[in-house]
Amino acid sequence: MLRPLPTLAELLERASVVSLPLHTRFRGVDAREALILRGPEGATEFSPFVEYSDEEAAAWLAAAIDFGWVAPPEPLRDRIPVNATLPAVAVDAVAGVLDRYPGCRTIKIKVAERGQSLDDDIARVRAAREHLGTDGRIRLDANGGWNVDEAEHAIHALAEFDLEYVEQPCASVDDLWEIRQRVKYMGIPVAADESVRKVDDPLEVARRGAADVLVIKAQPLGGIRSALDIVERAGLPVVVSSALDTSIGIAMGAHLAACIPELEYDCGLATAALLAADVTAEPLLPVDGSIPVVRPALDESLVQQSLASDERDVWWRERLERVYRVLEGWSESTGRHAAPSEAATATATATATAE
Ligand SMILES: O=C(O)CCC(=O)c1ccccc1C(=O)O
Ligand SMILES: [Mg+2]
Repeated sequence: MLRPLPTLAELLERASVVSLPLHTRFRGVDAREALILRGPEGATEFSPFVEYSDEEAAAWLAAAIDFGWVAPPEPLRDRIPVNATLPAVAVDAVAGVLDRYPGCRTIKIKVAERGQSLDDDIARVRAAREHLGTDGRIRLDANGGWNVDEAEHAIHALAEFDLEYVEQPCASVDDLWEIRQRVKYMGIPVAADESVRKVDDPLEVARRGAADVLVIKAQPLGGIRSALDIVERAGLPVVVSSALDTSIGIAMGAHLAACIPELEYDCGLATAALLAADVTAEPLLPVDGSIPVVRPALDESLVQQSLASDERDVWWRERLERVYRVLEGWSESTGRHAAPSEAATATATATATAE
């Protein structure tokens, strides 16, 4: 795995910046921007959220390079069962969104959205449960939006809808630990996402017993091998999830999920269904509740149709260049470029701010 980075010129030469419109507003955006790279192993994606720092984005670049320039490990399965992802939409939009996820027996529902109330969450979760029926599973994702008391109150109010788990109810690892203790007796597990993705040490939450389940994303964890290493060391069940990537980034996640020995939970990799455009003619959309473990080829005419504005193209290329320099620094200090846990510790650069 110790191999030189492709040169910056090699990356930039093979880059396209796209902006894909969303069917439904998500994380406060109406379009997802991504920088697509063409590597010897196939297309790959660099798409840290625009507000992320260069230091934080370095793991995402390590992941992009790993997927495009190094063959992925041998998959253990050829399809990945996935959940529907329901953004914090109004009740009357719930059925329309869920119909985009054919066959999905699990729904992940965003709650605790800024500007909304617990009543909004209850109404959305109720509508989703009615749409799904009693057999399907419902998990919630608060993105750290509650304090411990608010989380306890909300989980009590939402428990009647039969919850599979609650993802990142509170922002800090301390608060996750506390809420996990408080709801343990209810049999509702707590999952950690930002507490794995946005911290210097992705294993801290597992070591401290602050979560029952880890949400694992390939790009922020430095790529497939680095994420597999974290999964192995954490010793907790995991849910591989997307970062609202294009189908290229989803393919990276699907390959990661395909390498995990035990997948007890449906994975959050159906989010191509939220995009109104994609960069491949074979988008990784759910069919019968799962997506295939494949590397879709870029469709160059679709890429052309979704190219970002010149201004955004320049912004992403400059970002790529700065982040590349950060990654070079990691390689010099650690002798490798694909292990954010070690590299971040070495350079003490990762941030722990809430999403
Ligand atoms: O897990 C899923 O169902 C889809 C992915 C998802 O929710 C997500 C996508 C982009 C950024 C953050 C998140 C998140 O899990 O918080
Ligand atoms: Mg989450």
